[in-house]
Amino acid sequence: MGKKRKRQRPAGETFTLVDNGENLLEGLVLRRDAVTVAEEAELLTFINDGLARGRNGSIRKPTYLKAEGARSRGNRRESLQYGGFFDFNRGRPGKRGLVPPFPPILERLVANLVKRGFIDASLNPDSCIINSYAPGDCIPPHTDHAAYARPILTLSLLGEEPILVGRSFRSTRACAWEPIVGRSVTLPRRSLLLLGGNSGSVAKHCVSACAGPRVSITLRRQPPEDWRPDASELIGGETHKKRKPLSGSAKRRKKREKLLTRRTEPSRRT
Ligand SMILES: O=C(O)CCC(=O)C(=O)O
Ligand SMILES: [Fe+2]
Repeated sequence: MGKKRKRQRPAGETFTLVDNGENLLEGLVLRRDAVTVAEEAELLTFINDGLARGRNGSIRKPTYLKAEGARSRGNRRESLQYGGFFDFNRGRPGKRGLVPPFPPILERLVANLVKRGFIDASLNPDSCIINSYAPGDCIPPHTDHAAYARPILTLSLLGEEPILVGRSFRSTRACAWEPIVGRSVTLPRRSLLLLGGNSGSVAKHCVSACAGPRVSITLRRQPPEDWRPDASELIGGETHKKRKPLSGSAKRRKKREKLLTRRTEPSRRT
């Protein structure tokens, strides 16, 4: 008597893409309405303030970063980091203590996602990258570093853009890709995407040049404090390899892409 019935949430959308006899998208789950309209507005106020302070120099590197130009390996967007530092140059978790701890608004976000049944309490994400994409900005194909617990979470705010998830992609122009083996998943505003299982560990993901502004909050649990990168990552590892010199045709393509980018990229300096 008087037992409160827990409201059952729909399980979320799942995906299948069989590749080499296995479901490459196993563990990929899209949950709509993970935060309310009011919570989205509150998060965006916090993020816009952080970005403005990053641009005027009162929040510094590496908490605020702006990726653009030739050295950013096709990345283009602004980001803010809290909790754990992700070293973009090396593509792996970086030194602890370099970025501020989670502010209360991010603590509340995680608590709400647990309370609403979107994530397990045991996941306990303690690091966050906020990516702010202006129209034309992108994140190239990658698999998040294996040292982060799965699932990786990404909450979409402000705009609706597709994420591509798959094994291989082809570059169609600067900052844009299409799946060869993979698929496009539209991420509605306020939705949470869980990249678990094969989708988070075998597949790669990317967001091509955005049609409009979009903000994402990526939440991950850091490796334990005594974690150290593999020897293979320190010398000659995948993420740290010296880049091969470009061939003549690759050089010409890069030059064309650069010209195209210059012509199409809106000026974002304020
Ligand atoms: O913007 C997104 O939803 C993806 C971000 C992402 O893949 C990352 O930060 O590793
Ligand atoms: Fe990612």
